[in-house]
Amino acid sequence: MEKLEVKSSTHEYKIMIGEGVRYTLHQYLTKKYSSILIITDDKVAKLHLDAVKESLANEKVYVSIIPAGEQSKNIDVFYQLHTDAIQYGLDRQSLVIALGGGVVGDLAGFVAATYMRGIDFIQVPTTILAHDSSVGGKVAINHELGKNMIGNFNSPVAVIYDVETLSTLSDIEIRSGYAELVKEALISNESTFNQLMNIRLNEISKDELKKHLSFGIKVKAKIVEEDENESGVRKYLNLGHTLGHAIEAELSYGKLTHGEAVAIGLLFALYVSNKEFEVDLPLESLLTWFKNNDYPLDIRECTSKKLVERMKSDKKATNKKIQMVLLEKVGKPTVKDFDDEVIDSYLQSFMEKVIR
Ligand SMILES: NC(=O)c1ccc[n+]([C@@H]2O[C@H](COP(=O)([O-])OP(=O)(O)OC[C@H]3O[C@@H](n4cnc5c(N)ncnc54)[C@H](O)[C@@H]3O)[C@@H](O)[C@H]2O)c1
Ligand SMILES: O=C(O)C(=O)C[C@@H](O)[C@H](O)[C@H](O)COP(=O)(O)O
Ligand SMILES: [Zn+2]
Repeated sequence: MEKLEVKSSTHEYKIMIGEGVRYTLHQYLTKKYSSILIITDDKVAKLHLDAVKESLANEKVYVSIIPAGEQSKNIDVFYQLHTDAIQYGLDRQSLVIALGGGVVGDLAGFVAATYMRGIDFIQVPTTILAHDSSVGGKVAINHELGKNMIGNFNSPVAVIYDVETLSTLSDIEIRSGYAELVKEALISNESTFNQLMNIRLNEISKDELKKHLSFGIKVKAKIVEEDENESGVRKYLNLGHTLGHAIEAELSYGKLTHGEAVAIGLLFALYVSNKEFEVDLPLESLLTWFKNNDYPLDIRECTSKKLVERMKSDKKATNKKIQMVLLEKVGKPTVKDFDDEVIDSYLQSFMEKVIR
């Protein structure tokens, strides 16, 4: 079992990473709660809800199950979860447990942040991608016009990561999660990036996976401790997301997974970095790695004009200037503002020449 600690502006919380920790969840309740609401999705409920409920056998537990997938991260599901919480009689001494991937984590975390102006919540991530979403306290729902547009910073009181749950993930979800791990390597560590470029996702061992998750969580934890509210270095965690989020919204959420959209965004960030800084980042190696691991790279149904419009309302933008995270070299991220026309021209040539 690996134990890490993260300091947020309001409290310090533990991240427990290990096999079978979902069976001992009760040990990590930091106080006696009046009741507990487990929020999960219908896929995860079938696989992992019983174990979590068993471990909370001595608590007053309620469950709300949402439909699996990105489209649930919306205002209607958010409102329904508040209705559930009121009807179950949750009070200010209640706890929310987010059992699932990043969708459940972001949504349940935002419900916890807003219910009666805020109650405690615990993240119990069940996807590879959620090594990223469960740490750092960004909680949100999507708006039709933009990804994660309605949200807050609200750190969990604990993160209980049972890596055993990851054995039921589909290939799509494995590749989605690895896109964020590649991102973390690109912004921090060239040798980890090179190691990742030498693996095949359908051949990863459990030990390799644990090593990668631990790496990703440490990168994330260090950054969010330094800049929780994203006024500086936290922006680096958004590498690949300016375009990635635009693609997700343009495709009405769920056609590509978050990680798949970020993967395309990472390629674009490397492409623009090469042009802007006249450097030779490993764009070709990354493209080959994505192709070898079956990442979908076809976004022909999106036009560069519409994507640029979406990028202008990204959260990093000020006065509609598009801000992108770029790399001067692997491990050296930076941010740069652009006029629309420049990004439009880069995006057109990227779509024609790189991912065609
Ligand atoms: N808050 C943050 O810092 C942050 C960081 C990264 C991503 N995100 C958000 O996270 C979301 C993506 O998260 P995700 O990829 O985990 O998506 P997800 O929660 O939709 O999970 C992906 C799919 O895997 C299924 N699943 C979950 N656990 C499973 C398991 N153990 N076995 C089998 N199937 C399982 C789910 O039911 C779903 O169908 C996006 O909304 C993204 O914006 C947030
Ligand atoms: O934690 C962060 O900060 C990140 O940027 C991590 C991203 O992987 C994540 O997708 C995040 O939700 C994006 O944040 P947003 O502020 O651009 O919505
Ligand atoms: Zn992300």
